[in-house]
Amino acid sequence: MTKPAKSLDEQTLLINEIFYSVQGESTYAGLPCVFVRLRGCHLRCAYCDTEYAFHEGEKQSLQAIIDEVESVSATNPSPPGGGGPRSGSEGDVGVVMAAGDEDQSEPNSAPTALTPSLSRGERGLNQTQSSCDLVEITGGEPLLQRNVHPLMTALCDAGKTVLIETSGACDISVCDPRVIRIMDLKTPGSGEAHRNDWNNIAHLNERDEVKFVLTSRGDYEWMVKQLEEHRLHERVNAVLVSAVHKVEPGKEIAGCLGLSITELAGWLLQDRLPVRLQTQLHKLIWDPSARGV
Ligand SMILES: Nc1nc2[nH]cc(C(=O)O)c2c(=O)[nH]1
Ligand code: SF4
Ligand SMILES: [Mg+2]
Repeated sequence: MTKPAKSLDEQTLLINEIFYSVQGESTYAGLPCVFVRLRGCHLRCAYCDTEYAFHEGEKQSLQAIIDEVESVSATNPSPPGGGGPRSGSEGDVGVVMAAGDEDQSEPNSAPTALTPSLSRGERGLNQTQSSCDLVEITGGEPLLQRNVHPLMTALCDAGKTVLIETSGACDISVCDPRVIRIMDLKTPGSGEAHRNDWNNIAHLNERDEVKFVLTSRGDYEWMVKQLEEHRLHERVNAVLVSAVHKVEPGKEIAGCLGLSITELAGWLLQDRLPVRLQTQLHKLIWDPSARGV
């Protein structure tokens, strides 16, 4: 006799953080997005910026996660404050909130230069949507926990556009077909290239995206070889390329000096590669070490 399927209340995941922010990467960059960061990763990339997700995080039921995904954007329409502006910036995000202006729902408050005159519903193009319809599942490595699959299916069923950010070291073929997979191919400079699951290439489709994070010219040449060999740009929506932030000699992380984005841009222009150069937008907006943004 087969066991009855477990309910969303009975199934759990180890969650590091859930937050609402501006999507900083991929072709969805710039859009409002809810992030669900899962705990744990079996890789140790030289440049990892989310080591805090390796061991920090609590168990949550899938239903509690879905409820939080619904509530973080609905109850927090203002930009995330946790990180504060990027240090050294003026914090000039264009909209200034005066003290006491936090509650924009008050119907009789007279609009001033500092208070938007339209309500959130009036501003939104989708006026029936009170929460955000773009959700990214990230980590860590989110595919390490098998209950990520019923979570993604439930989010798709609820009408969300679901992105998953994965290292490329786990099988992506088992994801709900509605999920858009943003898959890293780990370069030699990451120290984890031997973990790439090359069977994943055959499962990529025209909605997915492939990402290369480059640490050096050697990584760049390795990427060109993979593009040629696997015709990646013909398989997916976009091939994304970014440079690990360059540091001064002596400040290397695990021997990784990083790569100048200016230098990388020059190579891409020279070689006319069919790839999309990326920065991490959220690290330009907020402090690069801030969490929850
Ligand atoms: N704003 C924002 N955008 C992101 N895109 C991918 C992220 C990740 O950590 O996987 C990320 C993140 O941590 N924050
Ligand atoms: S796969 Fe991602 S989370 Fe894991 S070590 Fe590499 S960069 Fe960090
Ligand atoms: Mg990140």
